[in-house]
Amino acid sequence: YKNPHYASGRTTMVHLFEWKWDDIAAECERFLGPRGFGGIQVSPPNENLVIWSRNRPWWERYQPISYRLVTRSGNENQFSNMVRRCNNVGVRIYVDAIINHMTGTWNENVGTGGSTANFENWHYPAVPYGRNDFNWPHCVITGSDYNCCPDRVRNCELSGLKDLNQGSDYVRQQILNYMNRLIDMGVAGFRIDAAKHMWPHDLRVIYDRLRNLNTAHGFPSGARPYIYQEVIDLGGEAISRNEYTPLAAVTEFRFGLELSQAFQRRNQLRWLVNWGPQWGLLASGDALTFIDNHDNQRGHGAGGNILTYKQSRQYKGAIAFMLAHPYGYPQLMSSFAFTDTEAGPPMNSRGDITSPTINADNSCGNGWICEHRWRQIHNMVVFRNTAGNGALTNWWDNGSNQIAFCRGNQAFIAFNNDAWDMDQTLQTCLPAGTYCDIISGARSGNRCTGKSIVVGSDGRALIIHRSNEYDMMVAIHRGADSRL
Ligand SMILES: O=C(/C=C/c1ccc(O)c(O)c1)N[C@@H](Cc1ccc(O)cc1)C(=O)NCCCOc1c(-c2ccc(O)c(O)c2)oc2cc(O)cc(O)c2c1=O
Ligand SMILES: [Ca+2]
Repeated sequence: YKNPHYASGRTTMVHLFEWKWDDIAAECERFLGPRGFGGIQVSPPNENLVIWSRNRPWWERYQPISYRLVTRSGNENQFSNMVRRCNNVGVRIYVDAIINHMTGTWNENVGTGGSTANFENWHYPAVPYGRNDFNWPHCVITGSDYNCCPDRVRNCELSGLKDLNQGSDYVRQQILNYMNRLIDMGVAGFRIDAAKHMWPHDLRVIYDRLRNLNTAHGFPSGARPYIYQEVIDLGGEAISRNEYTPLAAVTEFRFGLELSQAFQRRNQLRWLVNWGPQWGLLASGDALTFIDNHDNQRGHGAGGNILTYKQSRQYKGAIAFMLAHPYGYPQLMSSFAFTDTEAGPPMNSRGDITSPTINADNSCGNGWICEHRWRQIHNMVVFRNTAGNGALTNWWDNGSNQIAFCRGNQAFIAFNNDAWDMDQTLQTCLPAGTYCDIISGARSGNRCTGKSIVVGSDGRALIIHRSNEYDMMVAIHRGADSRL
Protein backbone atom coordinates (compact mmCIF):
# COMPACT_ATOMS: atom_id res chain seq x y z
CA TYR A 1 0.00 0.00 0.00
CA LYS A 2 3.12 2.24 0.00
CA ASN A 3 3.88 2.13 -3.72
CA PRO A 4 2.20 4.84 -5.87
CA HIS A 5 2.63 2.69 -9.02
CA TYR A 6 3.70 5.71 -11.07
CA ALA A 7 4.61 5.04 -14.70
CA SER A 8 8.39 4.57 -15.01
CA GLY A 9 10.49 7.68 -14.52
CA ARG A 10 7.69 9.66 -12.83
CA THR A 11 7.82 10.77 -9.20
CA THR A 12 5.33 13.51 -8.31
CA MET A 13 1.57 13.94 -7.92
CA VAL A 14 -0.54 17.10 -8.00
CA HIS A 15 -3.79 17.76 -6.12
CA LEU A 16 -6.14 19.33 -8.69
CA PHE A 17 -8.44 20.61 -5.93
CA GLU A 18 -12.08 21.01 -7.08
CA TRP A 19 -11.26 20.47 -10.77
CA LYS A 20 -13.96 18.93 -13.00
CA TRP A 21 -13.31 15.51 -14.50
CA ASP A 22 -13.42 16.69 -18.14
CA ASP A 23 -10.93 19.46 -17.36
CA ILE A 24 -8.60 17.00 -15.59
CA ALA A 25 -8.69 14.65 -18.59
CA ALA A 26 -7.74 17.54 -20.88
CA GLU A 27 -4.98 18.65 -18.49
CA CYS A 28 -3.53 15.10 -18.50
CA GLU A 29 -3.29 15.07 -22.31
CA ARG A 30 -2.16 18.68 -22.90
CA PHE A 31 0.18 19.18 -19.91
CA LEU A 32 0.62 16.60 -17.13
CA GLY A 33 1.37 13.60 -19.37
CA PRO A 34 3.87 15.40 -21.64
CA ARG A 35 5.54 17.13 -18.63
CA GLY A 36 6.22 13.93 -16.69
CA PHE A 37 3.75 14.24 -13.78
CA GLY A 38 3.12 10.93 -12.02
CA GLY A 39 -0.42 11.34 -10.76
CA ILE A 40 -3.35 13.45 -9.64
CA GLN A 41 -5.32 13.56 -6.39
CA VAL A 42 -8.90 14.38 -7.29
CA SER A 43 -11.58 15.88 -5.04
CA PRO A 44 -14.06 13.40 -3.50
CA PRO A 45 -16.09 11.92 -6.41
CA ASN A 46 -18.98 10.70 -4.24
CA GLU A 47 -22.22 12.61 -3.81
CA ASN A 48 -22.00 15.29 -1.12
CA LEU A 49 -24.44 17.54 0.73
CA VAL A 50 -25.27 20.79 -1.13
CA ILE A 51 -24.78 23.62 1.38
CA TRP A 52 -26.17 26.86 -0.08
CA SER A 53 -26.50 28.40 3.39
CA ARG A 54 -22.70 28.81 3.32
CA ASN A 55 -22.60 29.57 -0.42
CA ARG A 56 -21.21 26.17 -1.46
CA PRO A 57 -18.09 26.06 0.80
CA TRP A 58 -15.16 23.88 -0.25
CA TRP A 59 -15.77 21.62 2.77
CA GLU A 60 -19.23 20.58 1.60
CA ARG A 61 -17.43 17.91 -0.43
CA TYR A 62 -16.29 16.40 2.88
CA GLN A 63 -19.89 15.68 3.88
CA PRO A 64 -20.95 12.52 2.01
CA ILE A 65 -24.64 11.86 1.36
CA SER A 66 -24.04 8.67 -0.74
CA TYR A 67 -21.38 6.82 -2.72
CA ARG A 68 -23.01 7.66 -6.06
CA LEU A 69 -20.43 9.23 -8.40
CA VAL A 70 -22.27 12.51 -8.97
CA THR A 71 -20.66 15.80 -7.85
CA ARG A 72 -20.03 19.28 -9.24
CA SER A 73 -16.91 17.78 -10.85
CA GLY A 74 -19.02 15.49 -13.04
CA ASN A 75 -20.81 12.15 -13.22
CA GLU A 76 -19.70 8.50 -13.29
CA ASN A 77 -19.19 8.45 -17.06
CA GLN A 78 -17.04 11.59 -17.00
CA PHE A 79 -15.06 10.18 -14.06
CA SER A 80 -14.42 6.91 -15.90
CA ASN A 81 -13.35 8.77 -19.07
CA MET A 82 -10.95 10.93 -17.04
CA VAL A 83 -9.25 7.88 -15.48
CA ARG A 84 -8.88 6.16 -18.85
CA ARG A 85 -7.52 9.27 -20.65
CA CYS A 86 -5.05 10.05 -17.83
CA ASN A 87 -3.79 6.46 -17.51
CA ASN A 88 -3.33 6.43 -21.29
CA VAL A 89 -0.74 9.22 -20.98
CA GLY A 90 0.96 7.75 -17.89
CA VAL A 91 -0.78 9.89 -15.25
CA ARG A 92 -2.37 8.00 -12.32
CA ILE A 93 -5.54 8.97 -10.45
CA TYR A 94 -5.86 8.91 -6.62
CA VAL A 95 -9.25 9.38 -5.00
CA ASP A 96 -9.90 11.37 -1.82
CA ALA A 97 -11.99 8.80 0.10
CA ILE A 98 -14.31 10.15 2.82
CA ILE A 99 -15.21 6.99 4.73
CA ASN A 100 -15.16 8.11 8.36
CA HIS A 101 -18.46 9.97 8.34
CA MET A 102 -21.50 11.24 6.49
CA THR A 103 -23.06 14.73 6.77
CA GLY A 104 -23.14 17.24 9.62
CA THR A 105 -26.13 18.91 11.26
CA TRP A 106 -27.33 21.29 8.54
CA ASN A 107 -30.76 22.47 7.45
CA GLU A 108 -29.95 21.33 3.92
CA ASN A 109 -30.71 17.68 3.14
CA VAL A 110 -30.14 17.24 -0.63
CA GLY A 111 -26.99 15.93 -2.33
CA THR A 112 -25.20 16.87 -5.56
CA GLY A 113 -26.97 13.95 -7.25
CA GLY A 114 -30.40 14.83 -5.88
CA SER A 115 -30.37 12.18 -3.14
CA THR A 116 -31.96 13.25 0.12
CA ALA A 117 -30.95 12.40 3.68
CA ASN A 118 -32.30 13.00 7.14
CA PHE A 119 -29.34 13.31 9.48
CA GLU A 120 -31.57 13.74 12.57
CA ASN A 121 -32.22 10.03 12.52
CA TRP A 122 -29.09 8.99 10.69
CA HIS A 123 -31.10 8.17 7.55
CA TYR A 124 -29.10 7.97 4.28
CA PRO A 125 -31.38 6.04 1.89
CA ALA A 126 -29.15 6.43 -1.19
CA VAL A 127 -26.49 4.13 0.34
CA PRO A 128 -28.53 2.93 2.38
CA TYR A 129 -27.29 3.68 5.88
CA GLY A 130 -29.48 3.73 9.01
CA ARG A 131 -29.11 4.15 12.74
CA ASN A 132 -27.31 0.79 13.28
CA ASP A 133 -24.47 1.77 10.94
CA PHE A 134 -23.22 4.62 13.14
CA ASN A 135 -21.29 4.69 16.41
CA TRP A 136 -23.29 4.64 19.65
CA PRO A 137 -23.72 6.21 22.17
CA HIS A 138 -23.92 9.54 20.33
CA CYS A 139 -21.07 11.86 21.30
CA VAL A 140 -19.11 14.75 19.76
CA ILE A 141 -15.31 15.10 19.85
CA THR A 142 -14.08 18.02 21.97
CA GLY A 143 -10.64 19.63 21.77
CA SER A 144 -9.36 17.93 24.92
CA ASP A 145 -10.26 14.48 23.54
CA TYR A 146 -7.25 14.70 21.19
CA ASN A 147 -4.93 14.63 24.20
CA CYS A 148 -6.74 12.25 26.55
CA CYS A 149 -9.12 9.93 24.78
CA PRO A 150 -8.26 7.96 21.62
CA ASP A 151 -11.57 6.06 21.88
CA ARG A 152 -13.57 9.28 21.67
CA VAL A 153 -11.50 10.57 18.74
CA ARG A 154 -12.46 7.39 16.84
CA ASN A 155 -16.02 6.77 18.07
CA CYS A 156 -17.42 10.26 18.49
CA GLU A 157 -18.43 12.78 15.84
CA LEU A 158 -15.80 15.01 14.23
CA SER A 159 -17.33 18.49 13.90
CA GLY A 160 -20.82 17.03 14.31
CA LEU A 161 -20.43 14.75 11.28
CA LYS A 162 -22.39 11.50 11.59
CA ASP A 163 -19.75 8.93 12.57
CA LEU A 164 -19.85 5.58 10.75
CA ASN A 165 -18.98 2.34 12.54
CA GLN A 166 -16.28 0.76 10.40
CA GLY A 167 -16.42 -2.26 12.73
CA SER A 168 -19.72 -3.27 11.16
CA ASP A 169 -19.51 -5.79 8.30
CA TYR A 170 -22.35 -4.02 6.52
CA VAL A 171 -20.60 -0.62 6.68
CA ARG A 172 -17.33 -2.21 5.54
CA GLN A 173 -19.17 -3.74 2.59
CA GLN A 174 -20.69 -0.42 1.51
CA ILE A 175 -17.30 1.28 1.72
CA LEU A 176 -15.63 -1.57 -0.19
CA ASN A 177 -18.29 -1.59 -2.92
CA TYR A 178 -17.52 2.11 -3.43
CA MET A 179 -13.73 1.81 -3.40
CA ASN A 180 -13.58 -1.39 -5.47
CA ARG A 181 -15.78 0.18 -8.13
CA LEU A 182 -13.20 2.98 -8.42
CA ILE A 183 -10.36 0.44 -8.61
CA ASP A 184 -12.15 -1.38 -11.43
CA MET A 185 -12.37 1.97 -13.27
CA GLY A 186 -8.58 2.20 -13.12
CA VAL A 187 -7.73 4.41 -10.13
CA ALA A 188 -4.28 3.78 -8.57
CA GLY A 189 -5.11 4.45 -4.92
CA PHE A 190 -6.71 6.54 -2.21
CA ARG A 191 -6.23 9.34 0.27
CA ILE A 192 -7.98 8.18 3.44
CA ASP A 193 -9.54 11.37 4.84
CA ALA A 194 -9.69 11.73 8.65
CA ALA A 195 -7.88 8.40 9.14
CA LYS A 196 -7.03 9.45 12.72
CA HIS A 197 -10.77 9.17 13.42
CA MET A 198 -10.95 5.47 12.48
CA TRP A 199 -9.50 2.40 14.18
CA PRO A 200 -6.34 1.01 12.54
CA HIS A 201 -7.64 -2.56 12.82
CA ASP A 202 -10.84 -1.63 10.96
CA LEU A 203 -8.84 0.14 8.27
CA ARG A 204 -6.58 -2.87 7.86
CA VAL A 205 -9.59 -5.13 7.24
CA ILE A 206 -10.93 -2.69 4.64
CA TYR A 207 -7.57 -2.25 2.86
CA ASP A 208 -7.03 -6.03 2.68
CA ARG A 209 -10.43 -6.49 1.01
CA LEU A 210 -9.66 -3.95 -1.75
CA ARG A 211 -9.15 -5.47 -5.17
CA ASN A 212 -5.79 -5.45 -7.00
CA LEU A 213 -5.30 -2.60 -9.44
CA ASN A 214 -6.84 -3.08 -12.87
CA THR A 215 -4.20 -4.56 -15.23
CA ALA A 216 -6.22 -3.20 -18.21
CA HIS A 217 -5.00 0.26 -17.13
CA GLY A 218 -1.33 -0.64 -17.26
CA PHE A 219 -0.74 -1.79 -13.68
CA PRO A 220 1.34 -4.92 -13.03
CA SER A 221 -0.72 -7.95 -11.97
CA GLY A 222 -1.15 -8.22 -8.20
CA ALA A 223 -0.50 -4.48 -7.70
CA ARG A 224 -2.07 -3.21 -4.49
CA PRO A 225 -3.65 0.29 -4.31
CA TYR A 226 -1.44 3.14 -3.06
CA ILE A 227 -2.96 4.31 0.21
CA TYR A 228 -1.94 7.47 2.07
CA GLN A 229 -3.76 8.13 5.33
CA GLU A 230 -4.54 11.65 6.50
CA VAL A 231 -3.24 11.72 10.07
CA ILE A 232 -2.62 15.25 11.34
CA ASP A 233 0.05 14.60 13.99
CA LEU A 234 2.34 17.44 14.97
CA GLY A 235 3.19 15.63 18.20
CA GLY A 236 1.59 15.86 21.63
CA GLU A 237 -1.70 14.05 20.89
CA ALA A 238 -2.80 10.72 22.34
CA ILE A 239 -2.97 9.24 18.83
CA SER A 240 0.32 8.85 16.96
CA ARG A 241 0.87 8.45 13.23
CA ASN A 242 2.94 5.39 14.14
CA GLU A 243 -0.34 3.52 14.70
CA TYR A 244 -1.03 3.95 10.99
CA THR A 245 2.37 3.47 9.29
CA PRO A 246 2.24 -0.35 9.66
CA LEU A 247 -0.90 -0.26 7.46
CA ALA A 248 -0.02 2.17 4.66
CA ALA A 249 1.60 5.55 3.95
CA VAL A 250 0.77 8.62 6.04
CA THR A 251 0.54 12.35 5.27
CA GLU A 252 3.61 13.98 6.85
CA PHE A 253 2.29 17.38 8.05
CA ARG A 254 5.54 18.22 9.89
CA PHE A 255 7.29 18.37 6.49
CA GLY A 256 5.41 21.42 5.21
CA LEU A 257 5.46 23.10 8.60
CA GLU A 258 9.27 22.86 9.01
CA LEU A 259 10.08 23.87 5.42
CA SER A 260 7.66 26.81 5.69
CA GLN A 261 9.62 27.94 8.75
CA ALA A 262 13.00 27.44 7.05
CA PHE A 263 12.11 29.29 3.85
CA GLN A 264 10.73 32.19 5.90
CA ARG A 265 14.13 32.38 7.63
CA ARG A 266 12.78 31.18 10.99
CA ASN A 267 15.39 28.44 10.65
CA GLN A 268 18.62 28.66 8.68
CA LEU A 269 18.68 26.53 5.51
CA ARG A 270 22.01 25.07 6.60
CA TRP A 271 20.15 22.97 9.21
CA LEU A 272 18.47 21.06 6.39
CA VAL A 273 21.74 19.12 5.89
CA ASN A 274 20.16 16.15 7.73
CA TRP A 275 16.58 16.67 6.46
CA GLY A 276 14.46 13.55 6.96
CA PRO A 277 13.89 11.18 9.92
CA GLN A 278 16.55 13.02 11.95
CA TRP A 279 14.07 15.94 11.99
CA GLY A 280 11.41 13.66 13.50
CA LEU A 281 9.86 12.96 10.10
CA LEU A 282 8.46 9.55 9.12
CA ALA A 283 10.60 7.03 7.26
CA SER A 284 10.89 8.22 3.66
CA GLY A 285 8.89 5.31 2.20
CA ASP A 286 6.00 5.99 4.62
CA ALA A 287 5.71 9.70 3.90
CA LEU A 288 3.33 11.51 1.55
CA THR A 289 4.94 14.97 1.60
CA PHE A 290 3.67 18.43 0.70
CA ILE A 291 4.22 22.10 1.59
CA ASP A 292 0.53 23.05 1.81
CA ASN A 293 -2.71 21.14 1.28
CA HIS A 294 -6.35 22.12 0.70
CA ASP A 295 -6.94 22.33 4.42
CA ASN A 296 -3.92 24.04 5.93
CA GLN A 297 -3.43 26.52 3.05
CA ARG A 298 -6.54 28.23 4.50
CA GLY A 299 -5.55 27.84 8.12
CA HIS A 300 -7.88 24.93 8.95
CA GLY A 301 -6.57 21.69 10.46
CA ALA A 302 -2.81 21.49 11.05
CA GLY A 303 -1.84 24.84 12.52
CA GLY A 304 1.26 26.92 12.03
CA ASN A 305 1.77 29.40 9.21
CA ILE A 306 2.18 27.35 6.06
CA LEU A 307 3.63 28.82 2.87
CA THR A 308 1.12 29.02 0.02
CA TYR A 309 0.93 30.52 -3.48
CA LYS A 310 0.32 33.85 -1.74
CA GLN A 311 3.98 34.04 -0.61
CA SER A 312 5.11 32.99 -4.08
CA ARG A 313 8.93 33.52 -3.96
CA GLN A 314 9.37 31.65 -0.64
CA TYR A 315 6.77 29.07 -1.70
CA LYS A 316 8.69 28.28 -4.92
CA GLY A 317 11.87 27.94 -2.85
CA ALA A 318 10.25 25.44 -0.47
CA ILE A 319 8.66 23.52 -3.37
CA ALA A 320 12.01 23.37 -5.18
CA PHE A 321 13.67 21.96 -2.05
CA MET A 322 10.87 19.38 -1.66
CA LEU A 323 11.31 18.26 -5.28
CA ALA A 324 15.13 18.33 -5.26
CA HIS A 325 15.54 16.36 -2.02
CA PRO A 326 15.17 12.54 -2.22
CA TYR A 327 12.96 12.29 0.91
CA GLY A 328 9.34 11.12 0.64
CA TYR A 329 6.64 11.02 -2.04
CA PRO A 330 5.79 14.64 -2.87
CA GLN A 331 2.38 16.09 -3.68
CA LEU A 332 1.92 19.56 -5.22
CA MET A 333 -1.12 21.68 -4.34
CA SER A 334 -2.99 23.29 -7.24
CA SER A 335 -5.41 25.90 -5.91
CA PHE A 336 -8.16 28.28 -6.84
CA ALA A 337 -7.70 31.89 -5.65
CA PHE A 338 -9.34 32.66 -2.31
CA THR A 339 -9.45 35.29 0.43
CA ASP A 340 -12.45 33.84 2.33
CA THR A 341 -11.14 30.60 3.87
CA GLU A 342 -14.60 29.00 3.51
CA ALA A 343 -15.06 29.87 -0.17
CA GLY A 344 -15.53 27.07 -2.67
CA PRO A 345 -14.25 27.01 -6.28
CA PRO A 346 -15.11 29.61 -8.95
CA MET A 347 -18.76 29.05 -9.90
CA ASN A 348 -21.66 30.61 -11.82
CA SER A 349 -24.96 31.75 -10.30
CA ARG A 350 -26.37 28.22 -10.54
CA GLY A 351 -23.41 26.81 -8.59
CA ASP A 352 -21.68 25.09 -11.52
CA ILE A 353 -17.89 25.15 -11.20
CA THR A 354 -16.30 27.29 -13.94
CA SER A 355 -13.38 25.71 -15.87
CA PRO A 356 -9.83 27.09 -15.76
CA THR A 357 -8.81 28.98 -18.89
CA ILE A 358 -5.25 28.49 -20.21
CA ASN A 359 -3.44 31.73 -21.13
CA ALA A 360 -0.87 32.16 -23.90
CA ASP A 361 1.94 31.96 -21.33
CA ASN A 362 0.59 28.60 -20.08
CA SER A 363 -0.76 30.09 -16.85
CA CYS A 364 -4.39 29.64 -15.79
CA GLY A 365 -7.18 32.19 -15.61
CA ASN A 366 -10.79 32.32 -14.40
CA GLY A 367 -9.78 32.29 -10.72
CA TRP A 368 -7.51 29.22 -10.89
CA ILE A 369 -3.89 29.50 -9.67
CA CYS A 370 -2.49 26.32 -11.27
CA GLU A 371 0.76 26.29 -9.28
CA HIS A 372 1.65 23.10 -11.17
CA ARG A 373 1.93 25.22 -14.35
CA TRP A 374 4.43 27.69 -12.86
CA ARG A 375 7.70 27.24 -14.79
CA GLN A 376 9.83 26.95 -11.62
CA ILE A 377 7.54 24.18 -10.34
CA HIS A 378 6.89 21.97 -13.37
CA ASN A 379 10.59 22.24 -14.36
CA MET A 380 11.47 20.96 -10.88
CA VAL A 381 9.16 17.96 -11.44
CA VAL A 382 11.40 17.10 -14.42
CA PHE A 383 14.47 17.71 -12.18
CA ARG A 384 13.10 15.14 -9.68
CA ASN A 385 12.34 12.65 -12.44
CA THR A 386 15.87 13.11 -13.87
CA ALA A 387 17.49 12.73 -10.44
CA GLY A 388 15.75 9.34 -10.06
CA ASN A 389 17.21 7.48 -7.09
CA GLY A 390 20.50 9.40 -7.25
CA ALA A 391 21.79 9.99 -3.74
CA LEU A 392 22.11 13.44 -2.19
CA THR A 393 25.86 14.17 -2.18
CA ASN A 394 28.27 17.11 -1.93
CA TRP A 395 26.12 19.14 0.46
CA TRP A 396 27.58 22.65 0.77
CA ASP A 397 26.43 25.55 2.89
CA ASN A 398 27.79 28.92 3.99
CA GLY A 399 26.75 28.48 7.62
CA SER A 400 23.60 30.46 6.95
CA ASN A 401 20.98 30.42 4.18
CA GLN A 402 23.09 29.48 1.17
CA ILE A 403 23.03 25.74 0.42
CA ALA A 404 23.75 23.48 -2.56
CA PHE A 405 23.80 19.75 -3.29
CA CYS A 406 23.99 17.12 -6.03
CA ARG A 407 21.65 14.25 -6.85
CA GLY A 408 23.89 11.44 -8.06
CA ASN A 409 25.64 12.65 -11.20
CA GLN A 410 22.30 13.72 -12.71
CA ALA A 411 21.32 17.03 -11.12
CA PHE A 412 22.52 20.01 -9.04
CA ILE A 413 20.72 22.79 -7.18
CA ALA A 414 21.82 25.85 -5.18
CA PHE A 415 19.73 28.19 -2.96
CA ASN A 416 20.51 31.69 -1.75
CA ASN A 417 18.04 32.88 0.91
CA ASP A 418 20.55 35.22 2.55
CA ALA A 419 20.30 39.00 2.28
CA TRP A 420 23.65 39.05 0.48
CA ASP A 421 24.91 37.65 -2.83
CA MET A 422 26.15 34.13 -3.35
CA ASP A 423 29.45 33.83 -5.24
CA GLN A 424 30.99 30.36 -4.95
CA THR A 425 32.75 27.76 -7.10
CA LEU A 426 30.97 24.52 -6.26
CA GLN A 427 31.05 20.84 -7.24
CA THR A 428 27.98 20.07 -9.42
CA CYS A 429 28.74 16.35 -9.92
CA LEU A 430 27.83 16.85 -13.61
CA PRO A 431 29.91 16.17 -16.74
CA ALA A 432 31.66 19.19 -18.26
CA GLY A 433 29.42 21.34 -20.42
CA THR A 434 26.97 24.22 -20.46
CA TYR A 435 23.64 23.85 -18.65
CA CYS A 436 20.53 26.03 -18.70
CA ASP A 437 19.14 27.05 -15.32
CA ILE A 438 15.62 25.56 -15.31
CA ILE A 439 14.39 28.01 -12.67
CA SER A 440 15.00 31.27 -14.59
CA GLY A 441 14.20 29.60 -17.91
CA ALA A 442 15.03 26.43 -19.82
CA ARG A 443 16.84 25.19 -22.90
CA SER A 444 15.38 26.37 -26.20
CA GLY A 445 17.21 24.92 -29.20
CA ASN A 446 20.91 25.57 -28.60
CA ARG A 447 20.44 28.46 -26.18
CA CYS A 448 19.09 29.14 -22.70
CA THR A 449 16.08 31.40 -22.19
CA GLY A 450 17.34 32.13 -18.63
CA LYS A 451 20.73 31.88 -16.92
CA SER A 452 23.33 29.36 -18.07
CA ILE A 453 26.04 27.62 -16.02
CA VAL A 454 29.38 26.33 -17.35
CA VAL A 455 30.64 23.15 -15.68
CA GLY A 456 34.38 22.43 -15.97
CA SER A 457 36.05 19.07 -16.50
CA ASP A 458 36.39 18.76 -12.70
CA GLY A 459 32.58 19.10 -12.31
CA ARG A 460 32.95 22.49 -10.62
CA ALA A 461 31.09 25.63 -11.65
CA LEU A 462 31.06 29.28 -10.55
CA ILE A 463 27.64 29.93 -9.00
CA ILE A 464 26.74 33.60 -8.68
CA HIS A 465 23.23 34.23 -7.34
CA ARG A 466 22.26 37.70 -6.15
CA SER A 467 20.04 38.06 -3.12
CA ASN A 468 17.51 40.12 -5.10
CA GLU A 469 17.07 37.77 -8.07
CA TYR A 470 13.52 36.91 -9.06
CA ASP A 471 13.88 33.38 -7.61
CA MET A 472 16.14 32.23 -4.75
CA MET A 473 17.55 29.13 -6.43
CA VAL A 474 19.32 27.86 -9.57
CA ALA A 475 18.98 24.26 -10.80
CA ILE A 476 20.58 22.26 -13.62
CA HIS A 477 20.45 18.62 -14.71
CA ARG A 478 21.43 16.21 -17.49
CA GLY A 479 17.94 16.06 -19.02
CA ALA A 480 17.03 17.69 -22.32
CA ASP A 481 15.44 20.73 -20.59
CA SER A 482 18.78 21.80 -19.15
CA ARG A 483 21.83 20.28 -20.82
CA LEU A 484 23.04 22.11 -23.96
O1 LIG B 1 -13.16 23.21 8.08
C1 LIG B 1 -13.90 22.26 7.86
C2 LIG B 1 -13.40 21.06 7.16
C3 LIG B 1 -12.09 20.79 7.35
C4 LIG B 1 -11.44 19.64 6.73
C5 LIG B 1 -11.98 18.96 5.65
C6 LIG B 1 -11.29 17.91 5.09
C7 LIG B 1 -10.07 17.50 5.63
O2 LIG B 1 -9.35 16.47 5.09
C8 LIG B 1 -9.54 18.18 6.75
O3 LIG B 1 -8.34 17.76 7.24
C9 LIG B 1 -10.21 19.25 7.29
N1 LIG B 1 -15.20 22.28 8.27
C10 LIG B 1 -15.69 23.49 8.88
C11 LIG B 1 -17.18 23.60 8.71
C12 LIG B 1 -17.93 22.58 9.45
C13 LIG B 1 -18.10 21.31 8.93
C14 LIG B 1 -18.91 20.40 9.57
C15 LIG B 1 -19.54 20.81 10.76
O4 LIG B 1 -20.38 19.94 11.38
C16 LIG B 1 -19.33 22.09 11.30
C17 LIG B 1 -18.52 22.96 10.63
C18 LIG B 1 -15.22 23.61 10.32
O5 LIG B 1 -15.18 24.70 10.83
N2 LIG B 1 -14.84 22.45 10.95
C19 LIG B 1 -14.31 22.42 12.31
C20 LIG B 1 -12.77 22.53 12.31
C21 LIG B 1 -12.14 21.57 11.25
O6 LIG B 1 -12.27 20.19 11.70
C22 LIG B 1 -12.37 19.21 10.70
C23 LIG B 1 -11.36 18.29 10.52
C24 LIG B 1 -10.16 18.21 11.32
C25 LIG B 1 -9.44 19.33 11.73
C26 LIG B 1 -8.29 19.18 12.51
C27 LIG B 1 -7.89 17.92 12.89
O7 LIG B 1 -6.75 17.72 13.65
C28 LIG B 1 -8.59 16.80 12.46
O8 LIG B 1 -8.13 15.55 12.83
C29 LIG B 1 -9.73 16.92 11.70
O9 LIG B 1 -11.45 17.31 9.53
C30 LIG B 1 -12.53 17.23 8.73
C31 LIG B 1 -12.57 16.23 7.76
C32 LIG B 1 -13.66 16.12 6.93
O10 LIG B 1 -13.69 15.15 6.01
C33 LIG B 1 -14.75 17.00 7.05
C34 LIG B 1 -14.71 18.01 8.01
O11 LIG B 1 -15.75 18.88 8.14
C35 LIG B 1 -13.60 18.13 8.87
C36 LIG B 1 -13.55 19.16 9.90
O12 LIG B 1 -14.52 19.95 10.03
CA1 LIG C 1 -14.92 7.82 13.46
